[in-house]
Parts: sequence; structure tokens; C-alpha cells
Amino acid sequence: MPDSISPTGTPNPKMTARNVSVYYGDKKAIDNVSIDVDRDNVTAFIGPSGCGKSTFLRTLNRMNDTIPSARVEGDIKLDGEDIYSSAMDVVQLRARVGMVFQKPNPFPKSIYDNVAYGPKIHGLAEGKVELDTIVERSLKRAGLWEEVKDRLTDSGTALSGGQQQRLCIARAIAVDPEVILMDEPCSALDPIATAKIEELIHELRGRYAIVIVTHNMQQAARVSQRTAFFHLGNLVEYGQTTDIFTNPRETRTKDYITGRYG
Ligand SMILES: Nc1ncnc2c1ncn2[C@@H]1O[C@H](COP(=O)(O)OP(=O)(O)OP(=O)(O)O)[C@@H](O)[C@H]1O
Repeated sequence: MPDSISPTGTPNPKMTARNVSVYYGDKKAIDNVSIDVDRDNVTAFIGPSGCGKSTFLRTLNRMNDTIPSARVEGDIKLDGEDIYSSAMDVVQLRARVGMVFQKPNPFPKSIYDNVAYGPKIHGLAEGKVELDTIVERSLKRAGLWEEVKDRLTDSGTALSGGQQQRLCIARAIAVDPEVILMDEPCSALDPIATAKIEELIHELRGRYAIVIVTHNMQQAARVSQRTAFFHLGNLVEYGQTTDIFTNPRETRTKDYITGRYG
């Protein structure tokens, strides 16, 4: 990234990544990326297929640890704390930095248990009453409560795709995360379900730092305040979403947002 483009999105970032490279075996998928994640805004990662958006997103909660060939270099901090330090409890980290995937993946359990599972294993509830409160609050924040409150014992997998994705968001919210990572959360959803998730992202902004990977540039423009454009493993440009879409500094960004490739 040219020096003229600061990786610093904000004076008080929630997460900072500095000189991050990711390899799969010998292949470098992310090359020396530095970026800040703003705590009060939604950050979108955009770029053509295979540019490394998902790979970089997964470095933010060490999801790449689950891929044996993956190796991460560089420095990533959450509120100043090195998330790759040997002292970091990865299970705890993934509760603090939650993730929502492309394909909704509820557990084959009841709607209630999908949301209650995390708080139970993390010891966040003293008893049933407190657990019920967390489940209700999480489902409300995920915009799903009204649709499921009378059938909490039904299986999560019996919901529609859009409802399942909101259930997965409720599941992430239930453990009181600080950051929510979303990896193309709408790509398996129809336009109405997509609109609901986008609305939800607006509502959650400010309460959680949110990072969303999306193929859909209109979506990035609608939901985010910061946009990072990746190309061939490089961070080409990062800035205010309005600037990226109306006045990009880099030719590669301009070519991508005007549909010249990708
Ligand atoms: N588990 C893996 N093992 C080996 N190579 C991988 C793995 N996951 C991703 N890659 C490679 O790393 C590069 C970046 O992939 P990544 O999925 O991060 O890109 P992306 O921008 O998210 O793409 P898409 O938009 O198509 O999901 C690609 O060349 C891809 O083939």
C-alpha cells in the first residue's frame, strides 16, 4: 500500500493489523497488510474472487489456525492485546471476535439451545432465568425474536435461510462479543432476507465493531462506513466508503468499482 494511504481508520481502533502476511504452504495469499478496524463503524472488505478477503478476515479471530497449511506473520491486536500471543486463549478470543459464515450453519439443536450454548460453555449465566434473558435479548438484537418466540424448542435447521442466518448472528451476540466478522453473510440469501440482514447490520453498528466481506459492491456501499479494497493479496486502498466509491485514489480500485474486472 502506498505511504499516502494510512492504515489508520480511526484514532482509537478496536483492532490493529500490522504487516500481516498469510501463507498456505509456500503460497502467499496475503502480502504485508496493515489496517485498523474501527470500533464504531462497519468495515467492508471488497475485491475480486481469490484476492484474499476471507483469508485476511479469518486472521482477525485466528480462524486460520484450523487450516493446517495456513501460516500467519505480522502483528494483530485487539484493544492493544496481541491475539497471536501464546497467552491468548483462542476459545475466548473467538467469543470476543465472533464470526458469521457465508452459509448459515445453525447447530442441529433447538432455536433456544443454538443461542444458549455459548453462554452456557462460557459460564455467562447463573441459572435458567438469566440464560432465558440472554437468549431473548440476543434473539431480539438479531431481529428474530418476534418470529420465533412461540417456537423456541423447534430445530434451528427448520428455519428459513434468512432466519437461520439471523439465528447465527444471535448465537454470536449471545456471548457478548466485541467484534463480529461476517464472511459474505448474504450470499446464500434472497433479496428480502438480504435486506433484513443489512438492516440488522445498521442496528448493530456502534454496539459491536463489524467487519463484512462482500462480493456485492452495492452492499458494501449500503452497510459500511469504511471500505478496504483487496487485489491479489494486497490491500490496495482503504478509506471512507464514500471516498472509495466516489473518488478512489488508485486506478485498480476505480477499475474494480466501475466493473472493469472482478
Ligand atoms: N484452505 C486453503 N488452502 C490453500 N489455499 C487457499 C485456502 N483458502 C484460500 N486459499 C487461496 O488463497 C487465496 C485467497 O483466497 P480467499 O478465499 O481468501 O479469497 P477471497 O477474496 O475471499 O475469495 P472469494 O471472494 O472467492 O471467497 C486464493 O488463491 C485461494 O485459492
